[in-house]
Amino acid sequence: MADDIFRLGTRGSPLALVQAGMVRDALMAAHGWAPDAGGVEIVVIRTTGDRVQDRALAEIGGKALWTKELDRALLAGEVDACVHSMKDVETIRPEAIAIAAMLERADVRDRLIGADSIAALREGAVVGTSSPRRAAQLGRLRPDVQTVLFRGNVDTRLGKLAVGEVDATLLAAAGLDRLGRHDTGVAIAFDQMLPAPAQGAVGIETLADGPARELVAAIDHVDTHCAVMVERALLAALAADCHSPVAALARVEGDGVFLRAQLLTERGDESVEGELRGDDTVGAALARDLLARAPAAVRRLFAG
Ligand SMILES: NCc1[nH]cc(CCC(=O)O)c1CC(=O)O
Repeated sequence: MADDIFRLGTRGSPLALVQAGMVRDALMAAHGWAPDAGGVEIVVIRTTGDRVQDRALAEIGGKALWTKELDRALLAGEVDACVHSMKDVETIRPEAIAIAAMLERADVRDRLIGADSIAALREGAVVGTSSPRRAAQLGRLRPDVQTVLFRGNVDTRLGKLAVGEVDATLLAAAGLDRLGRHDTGVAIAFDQMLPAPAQGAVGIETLADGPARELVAAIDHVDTHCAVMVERALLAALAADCHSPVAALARVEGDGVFLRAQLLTERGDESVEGELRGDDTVGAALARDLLARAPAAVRRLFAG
């Protein structure tokens, strides 16, 4: 660390800044760093994902667009750690980079904004989302509903909804809550809409070798870390990418983990779901089971 200042890299969106602030506060508390003695400096790094707003992420290069510039700064020693929404972090990471810690997971559910429930959406409603998972799950529950591409940060999306570009949208409760929008939208039960793998979890990456890793590990929430790694193992075993409509939620229970997952076709007309209880190998095991039972149209999307 240069000059006893711990430099924390982050994207510059309002949500990213709130999350980076949470990590800064946790680090300061864990290590007793005083606010006036160097402490933690937040370094904002603009990513390609922030710059390109008019196309679906899957179309222009996937989740790496959220991390590439942050990875570069970390590898170059310009920052000591980077903060990410784990949902946006690719399954396969550079070998020199380690997920050193995760904060305690927030509400994992999605919230619907613009209607009181999925059933209450008007016939033929237009719902804005750029998540293949949400579009597929919505199509499965409501084949009459149309989804349209919807990007931009949370405020941008809520603005588009407010001017009537769409009838409704779906956003992660975790992001809304962290932005102080506790009353925005209605939560969808997770047995109706299983969340994205890693939804609601904030992760902190450091170099795999170096002093920052251990400093950051001090704020790790072990159960969150374990659950999210199991969900990521499922993604890896599925060879899923950000085009793949996949939902998963793991929970640590006693000394084991309980994992639920769902794979769908793009419009959700076919799907397969399952659950498995066990140790940290359940991600790969459930992936194998789902692929074996999946209708051909689903399996095709997960061929890697
Ligand atoms: N893909 C964008 C993204 N990445 C993380 C969150 C919300 C916070 C989280 O899930 O941890 C969001 C917005 C959303 O899906 O509503």
